Amino acid sequence: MGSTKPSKFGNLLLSTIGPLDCALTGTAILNSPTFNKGSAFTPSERRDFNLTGLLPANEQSLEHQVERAYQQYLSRSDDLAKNTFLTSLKDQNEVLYFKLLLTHLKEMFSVVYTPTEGDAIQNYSRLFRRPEGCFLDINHPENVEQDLALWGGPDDVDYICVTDGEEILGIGDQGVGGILISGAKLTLASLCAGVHPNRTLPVVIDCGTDNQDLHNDELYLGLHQNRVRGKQYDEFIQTFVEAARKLFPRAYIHFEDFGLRNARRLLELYRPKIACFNDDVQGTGCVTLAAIMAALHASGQKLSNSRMIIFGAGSAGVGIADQVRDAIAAEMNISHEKASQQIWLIDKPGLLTSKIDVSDAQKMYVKDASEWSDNASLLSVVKQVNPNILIGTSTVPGAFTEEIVKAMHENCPRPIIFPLSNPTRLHEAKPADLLRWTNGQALVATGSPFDPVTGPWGKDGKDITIEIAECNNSVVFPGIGLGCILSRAKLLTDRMLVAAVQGVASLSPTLKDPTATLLPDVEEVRTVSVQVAKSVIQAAVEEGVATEKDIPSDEHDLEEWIREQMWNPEYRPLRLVKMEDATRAAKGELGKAMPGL
Ligand SMILES: NC(=O)C1=CN([C@@H]2O[C@H](COP(=O)(O)OP(=O)(O)OC[C@H]3O[C@@H](n4cnc5c(N)ncnc54)[C@H](O)[C@@H]3O)[C@@H](O)[C@H]2O)C=CC1
Ligand SMILES: CC(=O)C(=O)O
Ligand SMILES: [Mg+2]
Repeated sequence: MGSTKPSKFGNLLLSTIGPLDCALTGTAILNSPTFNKGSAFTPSERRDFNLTGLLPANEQSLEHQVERAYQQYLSRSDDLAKNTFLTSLKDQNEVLYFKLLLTHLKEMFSVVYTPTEGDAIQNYSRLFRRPEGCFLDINHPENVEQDLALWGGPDDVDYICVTDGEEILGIGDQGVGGILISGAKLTLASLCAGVHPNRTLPVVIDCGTDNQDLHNDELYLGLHQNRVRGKQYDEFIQTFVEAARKLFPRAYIHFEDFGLRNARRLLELYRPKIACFNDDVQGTGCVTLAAIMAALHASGQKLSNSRMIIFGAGSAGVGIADQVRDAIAAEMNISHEKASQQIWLIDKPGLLTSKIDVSDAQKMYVKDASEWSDNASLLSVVKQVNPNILIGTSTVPGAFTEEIVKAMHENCPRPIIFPLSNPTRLHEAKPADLLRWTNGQALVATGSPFDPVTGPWGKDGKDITIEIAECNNSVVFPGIGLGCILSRAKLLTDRMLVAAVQGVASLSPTLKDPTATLLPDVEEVRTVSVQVAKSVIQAAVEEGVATEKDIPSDEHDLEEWIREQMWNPEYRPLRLVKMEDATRAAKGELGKAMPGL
């Protein structure tokens, strides 16, 4: 049953074809999500692994199992119940879980990710059944190394996703429930980019919570204390990073949903030293720039003439500003300072001017206070600046009002408007409204998925349907991670991020058809990830940060080399090994059982 496709490159470390060593038998194997095949165990496997009598007689294919699981999924009454069903399926049979998701990708993406995963996180302490990652307690730095060591040895982990739960998916401080965002991002890394699920490690750093509702909930599973900040926090993060580097020297570290005070600070501290990535800052910046490039292409506008307003100048907003600023600077061959003059940041106090106390990250975008009234509102800035790009990363629903959008449209025939805040209810505007207010002319992308919008904006007033691109960092982070893992990059450089943007932008449907959606559809995620990984690897080689020796230089070979190392949800034949001869992986002893490499 496992893939029989011959390998062009021989035994690549991460290829997952051929038999899998397993020392578990009987109910132990049925209880292992890595080895379990349920009704798909073959007659000989049933004999060899003591499964006869534990399973009904009829051997079923993976496709049959997908069909059965899908029927069960459909019977769940709402999205949160569907999410819970999928979580327990993942605990039972990982291959089936990922195969089901890949088979119904479009339908299920929003159930395992934003917005429904946000609901699951908010209900974490109520829905909890079993742990699915590594929990690190800020009060016990002395345990960090031993807690991480449960997850394997130096060659066992490729990708760590870590959060401290402070700023989750637009729903704020969720404390220890943040473990689910680490898990969800890693699910997407496997689903979209074929990162081996058993070589990933979700981590939550429980440093308390400032969410009073969680303190008041006696079922809350995390530390009932306020967030630790300052020196103790920084030292704990340092302890975590050092232990992770020591135990898993090849692992790439993805920071997710840290609070505004820490996200960029930690990124800037660790970026020059290790291969790490902040998805909210860099991932969002990359995917948004790719969508902007596509929108400019569709409307015949130029980046060099663009004027962009960002509403909500936090981790995501400033991450986008930086990525766009760098692209303007590169295109026009001007300094970052000069390019930043084309970008206006608005936050709670209004336009960020020299009168306002701003963070280091925001400093470059500050405008001269003498040229602006105090606390200039979004509407007044739109009127004064005449932007062609408006981005929302504020979590303020409805902030892009009809008046603001119409004011923008007055001076810009094809306004580019991206309400990116998640979850769906927090978007700065609904796509249908944006299109209605601009007579179908707005170029729209959103942070969470939205249905297509139909309106009388075709030739002679005919109805046309406009697809809404989902501009979410999920388009790009899996491929960036895959590229870093496969090239064993020492660092993730700016040039590698630019390459990732180009990788996504090259696949925008808008390039072929200016009326098409701005970003590739979710169904294309694997193709997108291969393209992104390829671009990232090539840039890593050029930058001299790739430590993998055997990266093919030929473009086609490189693509095949990448694909061969992507994990696919297919059952591999199992080979029984004796417990005394088995690796820790084959014994299923690690935090997650490892693949039989
Ligand atoms: N589509 C995507 O790929 C991504 C979307 N996001 C979404 O973007 C939003 C922001 O996320 P982060 O940047 O991580 O959070 P953050 O907390 O770092 O930033 C939010 C910013 O909005 C500002 N803000 C709040 N109320 C405001 C108001 N009334 N007027 C102007 N500014 C206001 C805050 O002061 C803060 O600076 C969230 O909804 C998040 O889910 C974040 C990352 C990726
Ligand atoms: C998409 C994402 O990373 C966020 O909303 O935080
Ligand atoms: Mg995030």
